Amino acid sequence: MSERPAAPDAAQLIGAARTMIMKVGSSLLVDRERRQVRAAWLAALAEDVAALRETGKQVIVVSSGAVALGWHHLGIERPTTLDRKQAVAAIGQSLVMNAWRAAFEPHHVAVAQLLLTRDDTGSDRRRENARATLAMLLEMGALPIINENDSVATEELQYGDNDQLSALVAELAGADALLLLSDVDGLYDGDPAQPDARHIGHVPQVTAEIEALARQPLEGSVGTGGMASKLTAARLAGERGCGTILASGRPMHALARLQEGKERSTVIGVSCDNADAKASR
Ligand SMILES: Nc1ncnc2c1ncn2[C@@H]1O[C@H](COP(=O)(O)OP(=O)(O)O)[C@@H](O)[C@H]1O
Ligand SMILES: N[C@@H](CCC(=O)OP(=O)(O)O)C(=O)O
Repeated sequence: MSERPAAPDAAQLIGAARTMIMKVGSSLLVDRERRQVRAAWLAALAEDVAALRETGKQVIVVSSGAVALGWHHLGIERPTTLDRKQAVAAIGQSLVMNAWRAAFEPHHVAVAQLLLTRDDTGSDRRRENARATLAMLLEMGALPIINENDSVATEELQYGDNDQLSALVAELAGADALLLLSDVDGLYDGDPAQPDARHIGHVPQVTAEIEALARQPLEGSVGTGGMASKLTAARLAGERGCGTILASGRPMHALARLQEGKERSTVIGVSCDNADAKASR
């Protein structure tokens, strides 16, 4: 009887990738109680990213947090209308970049801010410009930190959330791995807060059945889009040959722990054969 190939895991996918997009959600970057950046946690993540870059891999970060940091900074109620979100994002975005800059300073890595709207990936000319700038930044050894340009993105120009923006950036950069770090360690077949929900380690392809597992975001969560948008992003990335990892960024050194196989995650859009072939390249 032939042995069934092992399901691909996060360590394998990261190990085989040449270019990885790492998305950090608001719920990770921002401490809701203290209403500020989780600086010690971010410093540990930056150490992991710096170490990964040292192995010759290219890393691009997509970071949320502008809206959450903006409203926390002002000490106001969470904005619900687009115009209020746009205004607080303008305040929060400088705090987002400041946090990343401080985290990478000890590693002598220059961070570069790129703010994109749907227009930038919708038009050929602007997409080529964004692609060329990203390539140049990577060549210069800088670390691109991308967010949606919330302050100018009206409904028609919005990606909606950074999960889908990450998938578009993966396409722009020709990335082979998309790591979506969130507050949950992957996809569950039910409400992850319930003890009977089962963790799903490998999803070869995002089908309608898989999409139906995504539940509505919880009331009061700082994130946008919830699991549904992560699955859409994984599907988009998969269509372009880029595998996705859904993982929790909660632990200190979350990235290093994933690379060491110490954390569970959900790997999407990579078949067993595909993972074997990539790993042996
Ligand atoms: N089937 C599911 N499996 C895992 N998490 C789910 C599922 N359905 C909904 N979720 C929710 O998705 C949330 C993550 O999305 P979100 O809050 O937008 O995070 P982020 O800010 O990191 O983008 C989790 O906290 C979890 O409650
Ligand atoms: N561009 C927005 C992020 C929107 C978003 O996707 O948030 P999240 O679900 O926390 O990744 C911001 O910076 O606040």
